[in-house]
Amino acid sequence: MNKRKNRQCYNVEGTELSVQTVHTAEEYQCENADKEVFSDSFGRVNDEDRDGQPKGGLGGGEIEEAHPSKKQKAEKIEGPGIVTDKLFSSLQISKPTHAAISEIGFQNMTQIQARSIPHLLMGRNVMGVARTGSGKTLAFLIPVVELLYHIKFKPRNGAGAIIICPTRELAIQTHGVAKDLLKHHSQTLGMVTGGVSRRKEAERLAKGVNILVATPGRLLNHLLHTEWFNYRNLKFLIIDEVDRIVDPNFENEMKQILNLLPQERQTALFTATHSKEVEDFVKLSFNEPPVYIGVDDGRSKVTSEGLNQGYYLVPSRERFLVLYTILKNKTVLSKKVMVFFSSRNSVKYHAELLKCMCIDCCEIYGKQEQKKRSKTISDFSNAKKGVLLCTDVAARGLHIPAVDLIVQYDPPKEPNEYVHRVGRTARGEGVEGTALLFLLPEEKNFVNYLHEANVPVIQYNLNREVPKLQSQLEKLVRENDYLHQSAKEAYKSYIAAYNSHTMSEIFNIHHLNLQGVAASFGLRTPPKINLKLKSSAFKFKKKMCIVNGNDSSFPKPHRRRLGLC
Ligand SMILES: Nc1ncnc2c1ncn2[C@@H]1O[C@H](COP(=O)(O)OP(=O)(O)OP(=O)(O)O)[C@@H](O)[C@H]1O
Repeated sequence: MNKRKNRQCYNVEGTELSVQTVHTAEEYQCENADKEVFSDSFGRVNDEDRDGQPKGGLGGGEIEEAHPSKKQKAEKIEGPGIVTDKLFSSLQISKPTHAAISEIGFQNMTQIQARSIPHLLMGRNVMGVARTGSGKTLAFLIPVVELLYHIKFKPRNGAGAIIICPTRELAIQTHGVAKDLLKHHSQTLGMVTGGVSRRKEAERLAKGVNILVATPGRLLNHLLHTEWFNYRNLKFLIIDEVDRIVDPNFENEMKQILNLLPQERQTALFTATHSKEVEDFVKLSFNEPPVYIGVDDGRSKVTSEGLNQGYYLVPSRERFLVLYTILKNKTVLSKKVMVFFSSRNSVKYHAELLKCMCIDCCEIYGKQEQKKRSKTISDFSNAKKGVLLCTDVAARGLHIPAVDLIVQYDPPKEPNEYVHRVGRTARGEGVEGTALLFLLPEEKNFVNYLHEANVPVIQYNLNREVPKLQSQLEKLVRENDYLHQSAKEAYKSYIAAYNSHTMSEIFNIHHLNLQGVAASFGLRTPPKINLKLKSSAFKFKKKMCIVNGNDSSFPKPHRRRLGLC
């Protein structure tokens, strides 16, 4: 894009950004800026697939290795796609299940389905790893439904299968797929998640739920306290998104759950991303090593084929204005976009702010009322376009149809989290999507970690000037008490999240320009914040206090930049 166009686009200084006086959307919009093709409108520097390595390497064999250390060479299926030439009709499964699959509309199995269902039907324990959006849900649900059908499970037998999901939204979605699959079966289905009446769930469990979809905390609660919950006959345990379930937040609950459930059962674990923690969990969960199915092992990238991924290097003070520019892009206005933030306060604030700036959006975060959360996901799923601001509560497993663009405005906790976030787009065979990652220039090293994790992300250049709207942004925030308070809370949460980032060697709070960060929240001065700094600077400060007996020896620039003293 030429310079002249840029100047035309953003010559909007003096425009008031406020609820009442905000101008029409088009007044902030570049007249000519948005004529590029969608996939090229993010300033891709290099369009070529950077991995350049041979594609494929996706096994399609019937027989899998019993353990990663004993991998056998699996039969190859041509191409890097996820759908195989194997038909569901070739599976030895019951008529009611066949009928349900036909009604859902699927004929060919995906890789993970073709490779794991036969083992699961034979009663084997399975550890399945396959990229996001590759059909893992049916891969475990079909064997679950079949098993309970064949052993003629009745409501009075209680829970025959439990499926553990890390988030309520994922549980709701899995429950929905199970419902479709059970359409011609008599087995009962139920769900227990946080955020809804525990008593109603308990009544339902007492009546007999054969297939139970659950989040860990609420499941444990029922296992411990719901008298008539019969889980003694459990035959099958599935843990979906196991790499999230091994998170320390779930550790205690999961240990108790695994201790309470009958040990004589079939177990299957599924995930899109592998980690050392998952391997340790596998060792703990199985006496015998499970059949390991790594659909993408040997593949040169872990993300979907149809995904275009780029990162922008944006200084703190320009971050919001760049986001605003992207969301106001004419092409993007007609797309379905998810924007990830590191905290719920940031989601809430940016939702308010964007609405004030005439960008319609919805929001989802962990502590939101469950009804609102579910409605937001359902509305956004049914929408043709729109913007959803979210925390990582929406990063995993959610299948929201036809999401075009993922923006990671705040950095993910680690490369695996990146993979899950971008996995909300380009789901399924031949589906395309775009993912944009915002990084501060000093965070650029994170890209090396992504490359190491086989994520082919390339640098995009901002192909336009950042609009000169900072003073209007600050005025808008200053003059609206609610927004101002919300901006301060969001700022503090951003700093707190940054300070506790797991990759603190890259996301180092002492490298942050707090003035710039504050500016990105529309604040002229950084609010004071009281953090327990875990970094070397804090240790240094402490040491100096001991040596000198007071705080004053702590280098002044640090004191000022951190706004601590
Ligand atoms: N055999 C199939 N043929 C065509 N589409 C399928 C098939 N199996 C599943 N799908 C569809 O693919 C999409 C993704 O499936 P699913 O949500 O199970 O993916 P996933 O592997 O669990 O993803 P994630 O890792 O993000 O949780 C869904 O819309 C699902 O209906």
